[in-house]
Amino acid sequence: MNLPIDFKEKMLSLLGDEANDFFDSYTEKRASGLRINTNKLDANNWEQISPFSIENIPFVPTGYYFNEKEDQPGKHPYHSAGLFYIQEPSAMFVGEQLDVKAGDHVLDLCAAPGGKSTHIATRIGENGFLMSNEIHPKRAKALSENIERFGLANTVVTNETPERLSKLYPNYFDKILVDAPCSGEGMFRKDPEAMKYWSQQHVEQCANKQREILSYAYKMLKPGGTLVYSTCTFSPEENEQTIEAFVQEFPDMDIIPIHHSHGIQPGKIEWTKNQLKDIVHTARLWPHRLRGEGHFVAKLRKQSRLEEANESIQLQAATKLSKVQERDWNDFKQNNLIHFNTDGKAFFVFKDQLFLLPRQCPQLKGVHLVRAGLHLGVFKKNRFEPNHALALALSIKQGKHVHDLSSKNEEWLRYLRGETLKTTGNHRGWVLITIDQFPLGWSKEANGILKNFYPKGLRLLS
Ligand SMILES: C[S@@+](CC[C@H](N)C(=O)[O-])C[C@H]1O[C@@H](n2cnc3c(N)ncnc32)[C@H](O)[C@@H]1O
Repeated sequence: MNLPIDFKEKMLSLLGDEANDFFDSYTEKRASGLRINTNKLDANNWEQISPFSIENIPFVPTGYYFNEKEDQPGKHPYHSAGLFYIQEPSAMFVGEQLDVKAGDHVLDLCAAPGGKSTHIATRIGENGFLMSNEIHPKRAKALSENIERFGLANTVVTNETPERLSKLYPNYFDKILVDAPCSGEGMFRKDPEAMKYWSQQHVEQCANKQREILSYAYKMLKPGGTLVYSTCTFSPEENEQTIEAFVQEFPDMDIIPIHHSHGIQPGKIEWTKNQLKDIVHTARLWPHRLRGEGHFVAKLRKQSRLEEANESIQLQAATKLSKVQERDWNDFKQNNLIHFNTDGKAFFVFKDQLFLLPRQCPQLKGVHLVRAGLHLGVFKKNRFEPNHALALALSIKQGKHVHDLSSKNEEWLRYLRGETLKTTGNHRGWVLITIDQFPLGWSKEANGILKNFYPKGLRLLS
């Protein structure tokens, strides 16, 4: 691999004796990983049913290496059913560090395509709230699709600038992740095109942008709250020095120790401008020291103050359904769902689309929304049609009428291609299609035929 010359020289001067091992890692095979969706299954279940040859990732309990030459997990129906997310192994370490717990209010500020959001959202439970934000509209759409695929009901997807959000949610979030845009030096092996954009000037531009984003994140973090900052690049300017500048600007931010094991290294004091000692608490994942492309991770806490967290942000008010809407939704629910609990959650109607907001969802007025929680479906004339997102958020036990496909039988391929299926049943109406008991989408049965409602944009072409 022809690394940019200036990059090579810079890494040589930074790494000294270690530089050759670092350069050699670019000639080795890249490690591929997947992380399971713990809302759908646990590690034991997964290890029993995994159709791929997998190996545990030592620094992520729910992460596995797979062999790209042998398996293509992205083409398996378990992927379409949201059982796992294909994610670069060292990137998985980031989600682990935010220490989210059930009920937390979390902001993922730079979230697309959703690797870390899908990780965090499965940890905060039914009562937690995740705002998954992406500044670029196209990337926000891809993010929203991954949130849907994972069946997440506690997440709102937004398309905003950090600056605008900081005005709306001061001192609000318990946890914030800034997985910052960066010069991507850890992406060279996966995407050699990324090397074309590398220059020292670009590194410095990224560092400036990161500092700006962090200052907005600071405004939104509750006193006592935790912030995790990460990049997939190696330059000290975007890592140690960005954190150094951040704690200098905001002295009430303390760097919290990250546990270094399995080849994970501390951040380097000598790479800061003023020998910041606490930088050793940050983490560096190097491609020549573990099986992953590389990351930098820092964890910080905002000191508690007498001034309490912002209590003035109200909860998002529910949209009151019209009599007809209420009737159509309730008819659908009664005829098709079992134990689908909406207690304590608010409906949100946008045009004719019905969403179920996460519990404790803050006021969303003025925010550009891409997904207002769980998309339940659409009101049509005198009936309610369920959305694909609802199917993926259910368990098989919640479907009244179910048609289970087997991953051993290629009927699933026909379903994902959008073809009709046959059934011996005599039901008329909505049927939840599952794959080995995991929901995959909707179909509508009439006269022994299952009409396909798998979304057109997701269908397999061959
Ligand atoms: C490293 S990627 C995020 C990856 C994501 N967290 C994941 O795990 O899938 C950084 C993201 O920051 C977004 N971004 C770029 N400029 C930004 C800005 N000025 N403010 C906030 N986000 C920005 C990019 O569009 C990109 O999606």
